Amino acid sequence: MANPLIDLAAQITDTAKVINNFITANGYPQPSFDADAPHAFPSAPKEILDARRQLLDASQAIRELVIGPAEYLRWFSCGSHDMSSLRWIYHFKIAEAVPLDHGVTFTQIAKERSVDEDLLKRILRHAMTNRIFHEPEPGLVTHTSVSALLARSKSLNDWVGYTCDETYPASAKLVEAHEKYGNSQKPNESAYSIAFDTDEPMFAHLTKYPDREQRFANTMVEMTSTEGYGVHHLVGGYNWEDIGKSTVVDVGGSTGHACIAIAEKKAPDATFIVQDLSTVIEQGKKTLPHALESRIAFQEHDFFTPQKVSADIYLLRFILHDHPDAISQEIVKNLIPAMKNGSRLIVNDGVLAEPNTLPTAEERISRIMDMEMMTTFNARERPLADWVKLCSGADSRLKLHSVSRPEGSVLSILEFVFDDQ
Ligand SMILES: C[S@@+](CC[C@H](N)C(=O)[O-])C[C@H]1O[C@@H](n2cnc3c(N)ncnc32)[C@H](O)[C@@H]1O
Repeated sequence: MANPLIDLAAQITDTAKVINNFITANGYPQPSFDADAPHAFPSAPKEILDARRQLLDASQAIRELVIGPAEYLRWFSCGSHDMSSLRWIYHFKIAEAVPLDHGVTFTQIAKERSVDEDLLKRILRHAMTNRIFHEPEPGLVTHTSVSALLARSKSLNDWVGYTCDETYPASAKLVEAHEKYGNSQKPNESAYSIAFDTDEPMFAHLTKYPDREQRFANTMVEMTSTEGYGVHHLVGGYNWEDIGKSTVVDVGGSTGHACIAIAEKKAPDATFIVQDLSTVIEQGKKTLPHALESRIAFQEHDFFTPQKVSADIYLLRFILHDHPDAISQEIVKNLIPAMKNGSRLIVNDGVLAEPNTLPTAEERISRIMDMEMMTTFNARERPLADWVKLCSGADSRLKLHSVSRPEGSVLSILEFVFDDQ
């Protein structure tokens, strides 16, 4: 680029116009930082999503070019304070103390939440520079679109709680974990293990803390509600219409959101069994819609033990990336005794693209996820060849039949068929 600022600015104008035309033509509200603003970009066709990706990349690039590398690095390296102020706000439930439709004073918030007013003021004024709360006149605090979501959305609040209370302290121990254990393939030798001083892998450790375990389950629900991780991609991206009266076992299916979505929208004759750890299963039973009780059952099952249900389809959605290779293979191997000729294994997980082949904003999400897996479980995101090696390596009768990535989805759908002939 001969004139990078001008070229990027032109790209920004062009793509912003495309998006603006889409928003006005469809009568959607304009994006804004107001407390009642839309909480997400609307569902849109491919060309609009492409324009959005270009706009995100160009606006990030122009910002970083204008800042310059020294200032960029200097302040980027102070990012821990962003997490720290967010964690404080989450912990002391500050968002819940601010009404959604009018402002309150720092004094009122401090009194209601029993926190020190001086600390509250300083921490909120830092968070405000990240658009978390607003001070329209000195001393008065109102919500922004971002802070309002902390109060409005239980699952997004839980996501923030999980990243603040689990991921943030664990990520500060990544160096210590690698100094001590190197590239360990054991989930209990992770940065999480060091941060929480435990010999257990995270999921086992969380079973001792039902509130944190529940918060993690809600984080999964929230993740599933984001465009890229939406369960609608799994629903629309596979021929569920063709599975007839099949039995589907969702292994590690959490509170059943994937099966509920598939059962509600497709596969009217299929039955589903959601397997997970006991407390998660109990929660799933409580929240299952009545209309689906005859078609969706919940079952406690540890996926490190042999599968007991002989089914037509096994779903591993967002499971194997949580585990190092050898352990992921163990999970797949545990399905084999229950599989019959033609049984299918559907892996709904990220397939890592080659570096620099995706828009930066999109690649960044898969790289964040890879860091998250490394930090918490010593696990990883995988490219396609590694997925095939993992599943067909667990049992050579598992053959890759199809791979697809629905438009807008971060996760791919890998279909393996058990061929026992
Ligand atoms: C990352 S979440 C994925 C949940 C769900 N499949 C989805 O797509 O949202 C991993 C799930 O595996 C469950 N889990 C962890 N260890 C397990 C085990 N040993 N046996 C069965 N489920 C387990 C967790 O409780 C959690 O619900």
